[in-house]
Amino acid sequence: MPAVVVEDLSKEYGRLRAVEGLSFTVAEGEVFALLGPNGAGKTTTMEILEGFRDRTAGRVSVLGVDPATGGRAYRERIGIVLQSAGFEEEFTVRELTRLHASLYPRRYQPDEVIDLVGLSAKRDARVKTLSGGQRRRLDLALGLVGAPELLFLDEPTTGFDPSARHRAWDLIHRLRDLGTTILLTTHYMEEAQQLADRVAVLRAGRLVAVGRPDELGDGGRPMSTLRFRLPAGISAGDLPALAGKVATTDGLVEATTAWATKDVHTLTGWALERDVELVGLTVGHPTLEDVYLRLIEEAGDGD
Ligand SMILES: Nc1ncnc2c1ncn2[C@@H]1O[C@H](COP(=O)(O)OP(=O)(O)OP(=O)(O)O)[C@@H](O)[C@H]1O
Repeated sequence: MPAVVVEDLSKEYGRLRAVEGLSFTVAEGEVFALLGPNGAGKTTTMEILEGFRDRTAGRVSVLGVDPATGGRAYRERIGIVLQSAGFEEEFTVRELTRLHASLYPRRYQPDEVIDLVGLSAKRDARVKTLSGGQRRRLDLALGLVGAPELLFLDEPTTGFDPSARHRAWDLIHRLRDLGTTILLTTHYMEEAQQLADRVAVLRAGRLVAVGRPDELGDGGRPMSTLRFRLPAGISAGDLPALAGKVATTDGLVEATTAWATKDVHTLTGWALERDVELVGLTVGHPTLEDVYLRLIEEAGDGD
């Protein structure tokens, strides 16, 4: 049974359609990332799955439960790391982590969790004295101390310095190894590439694409990136029309395309005809960020 099933989910805030006809599933033990620009509907979707927001239409099942009616028994099985949780400022890190642990029937050792998130040195510090990044790590500790079967991570490393981010990634890998299903949102494509087994790209409340980070493409077609130097005496406007999107920066032409074979054929045919050399021509694998930007841009073409 999948850990999460979302079918034709919609959410309206008054006249605003924040989520529209969204469907996806997440397998047990999978790390699944929701990606999308600001306002795409990621947090709304996460909150509906967490059971903190009602939905307008659609079917949702998480760990075999409808979060809207799962109540406390459901909440004890999930962990939530919010973008900015309100803390009890006077508590110490250890006190607050212990308090949270006591709310859950299954739990990890609070001190071990504090070590895991890299807050050992701040164990006895009051929450109000923590830096922004340290607070985010405490968010993480509180979200996972209840040994959740499914962990929701909303932008888990925003505000982390690079080494803290890498440590958080290690931690998330470890949680996955323990069998925890993880749903995360992030604006860092490298993070999604590092962590997620699969990603879903949302735009304006709709699903644009879903798949493994290295296979994500246009309508299921994987993407490639073509690169070459603009030949001398040729301007970007002289190049033939390609199926992919072309950008020229400082004389370097880059095309992200789901039709690499066709576009290479068009380009080389054009170059041979004009007897120009496409210096440095490569066909490579685009980064998730390249693909993401392309998908978002294309999805916005109808605006
Ligand atoms: N409580 C609310 N009342 C009215 N509109 C809301 C509410 N919460 C969110 N929205 C709107 O719904 C849309 C989706 O918001 P949501 O927070 O789900 O986006 P997001 O993808 O998480 O964005 P971000 O990347 O900025 O966190 C936005 O247009 C937002 O303004």
